[in-house]
Amino acid sequence: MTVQELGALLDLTRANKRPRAHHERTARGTVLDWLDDGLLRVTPATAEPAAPALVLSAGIHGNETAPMELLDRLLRAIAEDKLIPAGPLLIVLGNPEAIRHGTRYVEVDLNRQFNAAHQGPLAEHQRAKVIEQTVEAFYRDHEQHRRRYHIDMHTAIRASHLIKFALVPGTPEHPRDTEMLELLACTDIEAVVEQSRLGITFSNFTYGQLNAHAVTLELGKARPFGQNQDVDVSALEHTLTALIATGWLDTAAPRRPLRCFGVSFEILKQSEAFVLHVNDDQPNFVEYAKGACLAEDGDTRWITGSKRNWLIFPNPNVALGLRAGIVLHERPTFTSSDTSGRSYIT
Ligand SMILES: O=C(O)CCC(=O)N[C@@H](CCC(=O)O)C(=O)O
Ligand SMILES: [Zn+2]
Repeated sequence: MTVQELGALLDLTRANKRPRAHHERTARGTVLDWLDDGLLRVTPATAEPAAPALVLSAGIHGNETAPMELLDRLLRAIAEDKLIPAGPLLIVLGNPEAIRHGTRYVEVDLNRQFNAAHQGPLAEHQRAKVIEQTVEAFYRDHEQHRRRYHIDMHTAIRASHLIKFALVPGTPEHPRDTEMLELLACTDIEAVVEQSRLGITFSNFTYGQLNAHAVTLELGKARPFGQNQDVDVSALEHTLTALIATGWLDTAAPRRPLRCFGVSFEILKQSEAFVLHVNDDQPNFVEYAKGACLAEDGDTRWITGSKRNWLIFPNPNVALGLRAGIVLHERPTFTSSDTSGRSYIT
């Protein structure tokens, strides 16, 4: 019975409860270990070394509920032996206190506290440190699994012209993670933002510090628990289920082309004089021509420079020093070359 209690990690976390037993085994031998508030490790009875060590996270922002409901379904299926994992899995419900409050964060944005940005006494500073240490230990404990994956799932504040999209970490030396793009091509993600410098988000930490194939997914508009009927995560759920069960992508799943975007610049809120020239109800991925003034902050003006520009995450309410929008340019579309589901594995 208590293995089901661990499988209901989301309920436990929302109720701020500790499980009666921290270590449980299903009838088929899958081990579930409750590590801390919102953190649970799944170890298969017999691990397939070629399967990835997989970190699945949601609730880094406490009001982004559809991805948490998706993780809840996967974990309950594992606890009930309806889904038998081929490799180790770490489930991260990122910000339990914010999840309980139903807010993006409590004191500071948790997704700006990674990669040594968490120097401070606040709850989210401490939580980022716990998450970093837990993920590092998870990958280290499963070193025989050479493929490391991290999928961090979010929903956005605004609606979006391209409804589901991904932000894939990268560096100037390694600007394109084709292994991750192959995975995304198996979902109904429409667009990918290819980052080219390391930031302070969770996926940038796992990519930059722990050599994981990492991604932040935006799966639709953020809504309260139980109101996600319009957030369709079925294609992603299918891909994750196949990945968990076999360690590979579903060879039969259709591969879709991905529109790719590079980051032209980030709009930064530097002072209380900051003004964003964007309506509150404007969706993500509105296109701008060259020369549009998107924001002003004292003497600084944020003006588009490419022929075609797209704006995501416009938000004037961020803390000083943080990003208040990202301006993108389009790159060549990614088309999967993978027909077997395995050809990209080295
Ligand atoms: O809708 C918004 O403005 C923000 C949605 C969200 O939480 N997005 C992530 C993206 C992470 C990244 O930039 O890599 C975030 O802002 O943390
Ligand atoms: Zn988010």
